[in-house]
Amino acid sequence: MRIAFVGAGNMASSLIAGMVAMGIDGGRISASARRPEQRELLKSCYGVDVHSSAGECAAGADVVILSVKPQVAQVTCREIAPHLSDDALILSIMAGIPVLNLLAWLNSSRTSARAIVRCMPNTPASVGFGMTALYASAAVSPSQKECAYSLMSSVGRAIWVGDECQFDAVTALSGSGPAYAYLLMEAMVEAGKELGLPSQVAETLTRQTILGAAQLASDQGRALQELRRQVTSPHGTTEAAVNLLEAQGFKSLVGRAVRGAARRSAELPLEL
Ligand SMILES: NC(=O)C1=CN([C@@H]2O[C@H](COP(=O)(O)OP(=O)(O)OC[C@H]3O[C@@H](n4cnc5c(N)ncnc54)[C@H](O)[C@@H]3O)[C@@H](O)[C@H]2O)C=CC1
Ligand SMILES: O=C(O)[C@@H]1CCC=N1
Repeated sequence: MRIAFVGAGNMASSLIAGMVAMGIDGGRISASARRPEQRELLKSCYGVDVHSSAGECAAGADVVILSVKPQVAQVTCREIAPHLSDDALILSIMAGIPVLNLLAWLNSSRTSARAIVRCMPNTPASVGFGMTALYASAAVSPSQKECAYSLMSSVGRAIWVGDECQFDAVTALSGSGPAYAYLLMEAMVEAGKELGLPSQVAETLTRQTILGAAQLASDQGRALQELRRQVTSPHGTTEAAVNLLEAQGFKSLVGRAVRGAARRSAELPLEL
């Protein structure tokens, strides 16, 4: 199976890193990127076959992963359409771009509808801890669904969503989500330093604490509130911090932020 990444920037590189680490041969992967340094990096790190042309990259591939920015989705789809194999499986990781647009830009017709799976991965895929949501369009066969699922499961967890409308919410939660965690960590490091800790110490304490908390939370049998309760001694230190966060509207602020990301995802196709 040949896999082509059309637009190999941050997210595609994370997927390539995760796939190669999981044993997928870099020689079976092709990738297109505009910047020569990025192509050189992908070639030297992962043994990937690199291209400057999106069309050349996609030509003859069994699985084509559309990973350019949404703003250049249309021009890129039109560029690769003549080069695609008839039975190529298209995976789009682009935020906000609906299947209907992709079908039109890829010259898909009622008689030869393209098999398209929308995927929303995230960057922890590079270390095998990704979270990908998938949605299959009508023309995707059961074996193609299996192929998309196993490819994305190779770099973390994957789940199907039954309704494409849910993709804006998925993008806001798990696609963008790693950045929210890093922002929290940045704030914790800053606070640790202000309390007098050396920078290195504040970083180590923060990174390992979030890693440990996430590891505990990965067991869905344990309610998040219960995990929080176990840390929070009555009248203790955690309670002092959590009470302040709640009084200042922490949850509602996060809610507004996540809804803002979902709104932005819904806006993206309107700007094309
Ligand atoms: N960064 C992330 O955490 C995630 C990103 N995504 C989606 O992945 C896509 C890519 O995002 P990033 O990797 O962050 O962006 P990026 O800017 O790092 O990568 C985009 C790549 O596309 C290439 N490119 C640009 N114009 C092109 C064109 N006309 N033809 C061919 N290649 C072209 C660039 O050279 C670059 O290698 C976006 O659609 C985004 O919504 C989805 C999930 C998470
Ligand atoms: O920020 C973005 O638009 C992309 C989609 C999800 C994560 N990064």
